[in-house]
Amino acid sequence: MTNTPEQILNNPFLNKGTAFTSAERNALGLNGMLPPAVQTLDQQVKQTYAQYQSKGSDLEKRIFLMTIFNTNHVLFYKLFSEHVYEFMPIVYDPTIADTIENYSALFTEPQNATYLNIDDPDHIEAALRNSADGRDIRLIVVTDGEGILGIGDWGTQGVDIAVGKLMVYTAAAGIDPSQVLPVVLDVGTNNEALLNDDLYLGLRKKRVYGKQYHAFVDKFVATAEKLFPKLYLHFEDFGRSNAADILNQYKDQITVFNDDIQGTGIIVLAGILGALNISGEKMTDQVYMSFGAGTAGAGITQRIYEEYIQQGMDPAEARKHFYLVDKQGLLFDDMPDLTPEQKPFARQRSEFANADQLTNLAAAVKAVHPTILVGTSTVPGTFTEDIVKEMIANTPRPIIFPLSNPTKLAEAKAADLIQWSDGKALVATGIPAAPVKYNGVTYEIGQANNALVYPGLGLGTIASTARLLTDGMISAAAHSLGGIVDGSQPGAAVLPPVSKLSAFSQTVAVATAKEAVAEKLNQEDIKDVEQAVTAMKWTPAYTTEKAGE
Ligand SMILES: NC(=O)c1ccc[n+]([C@@H]2O[C@H](COP(=O)([O-])OP(=O)(O)OC[C@H]3O[C@@H](n4cnc5c(N)ncnc54)[C@H](O)[C@@H]3O)[C@@H](O)[C@H]2O)c1
Ligand SMILES: O=C(O)C[C@H](O)C(=O)O
Ligand SMILES: [Mn+2]
Repeated sequence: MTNTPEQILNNPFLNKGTAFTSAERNALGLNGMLPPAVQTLDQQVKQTYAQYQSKGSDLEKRIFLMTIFNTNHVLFYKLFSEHVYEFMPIVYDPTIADTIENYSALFTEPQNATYLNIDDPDHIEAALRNSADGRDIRLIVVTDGEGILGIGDWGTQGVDIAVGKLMVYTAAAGIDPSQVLPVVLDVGTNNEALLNDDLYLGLRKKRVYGKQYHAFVDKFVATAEKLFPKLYLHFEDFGRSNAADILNQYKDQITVFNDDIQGTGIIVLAGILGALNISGEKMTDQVYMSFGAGTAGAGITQRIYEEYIQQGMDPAEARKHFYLVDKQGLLFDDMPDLTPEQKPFARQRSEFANADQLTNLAAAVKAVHPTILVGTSTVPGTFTEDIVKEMIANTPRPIIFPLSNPTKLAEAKAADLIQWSDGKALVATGIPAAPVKYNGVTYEIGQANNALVYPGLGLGTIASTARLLTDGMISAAAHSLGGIVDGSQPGAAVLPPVSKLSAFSQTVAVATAKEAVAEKLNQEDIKDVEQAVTAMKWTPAYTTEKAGE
């Protein structure tokens, strides 16, 4: 079907704006619909970047970039790929949190997302078909908006996390933007502010749980799999009571990925391996404490635990190295409200003379002497100077990762951790952190955000046509990030820098795809894994074929 000139200019997949050549303008009926000058993509990028720089706040910058995205995908991704380091905190976390909280008020455009509604399950198929519009969808990021970053339940407004994560997939790993779909499952919200907000664009009802919720998720998954048989299905920011259950339900059947559980597990394992490369210590000598043992906290713990087993430790012995701290304090096996993911790591009270007093992080750190402390609690400022000093007293190079997002929720600031530990702590944060100058050394701070791995993991899984995403592939992805940073340099980061995101996404993709093929998970014949990964990659450039239809 041929598009009208109006449709071409209004379709971000087709539109080239001022870059339409005069031949194209003639052929497509665009004469007189654009200013006479014909620009190159590079000129457009330069001009757009100058406009971007004139914006005052990060939120204005993001809104501006989204208008470019809504107008012209090639231009948006070319611009993004040239400024990955600068744009990541604008397009993605932390600025994305502001657009999620203000989504309804700021709404101008649905950004190619699919909005599914629990009161209308019969239209799931039509909705997915309408938004795919005949495109070959290979990747969906879906959220139900219940556990957005650490800011909680944002109902339909959570759709922006799906949109943002997909943008990072394309910018970092070259996933073709015409093969992706952001989806929000609107099952209501318990956010009173939204329910009372006249502008709220989602379903105005309490969040649905239980049988009806699971039936809705099942129907969505079955329909998406039917319509898009080569799908990689990424779940993002589901609530603590559903996230792990959904992953466990599907992970042995179809290619599914939970970013908060698995993606975060990979990046934290990679960060710990990087830190141990710097300190020269052994993984299996570490004592691990998770502060906040929810979706991410328990997911990371499981991944690190599996690494101990992989390194040859007996499971019962390995478990003794792990301690979870949540709202109740140190988690004990007699507590009535443990989640299934917490239970295997809960301790016995008889291990401690003062077990009943271990009701907060400071007391737990004092009693346990962890060498690794990872924060996924959503409670800011909880990694205090006293706690850091306590760790330093018991281990020479403590590994301390405050990972709660966005910025306002981080358990500590990188600069404080470096200072309180006299430069000894090996630090990574969830959001980007500037290098810290202390006592003549510049400490680079790694970003332990799943965005450093999920694009490569997805690319590798899709390119290898793997029918499942296995623990082996996940482990291979985590290990592939080693060796990029020179750990012998003073102040070296524990993870590779975001500025090299595209390069190491390729590394992660190849490692993941190789493992998939080694495990015989590929559904199509793959002769050369690297070539298969490279062939899958989309680069932002104008093509003549795209212009017409
Ligand atoms: N850096 C990353 O890549 C990354 C990835 C995933 C999640 N996160 C961050 O981790 C945080 C948690 O995310 P989640 O998906 O696991 O959420 P979640 O709701 O599943 O888990 C949060 C946990 O923290 C616990 N908690 C709340 N208050 C506490 C307190 N005062 N003391 C101790 N524990 C407390 C909760 O009971 C819950 O178990 C968020 O801020 C999120 O942004 C970061
Ligand atoms: O979205 C992020 O920045 C990371 C992570 O998935 C989170 O939920 O915080
Ligand atoms: Mn998340």
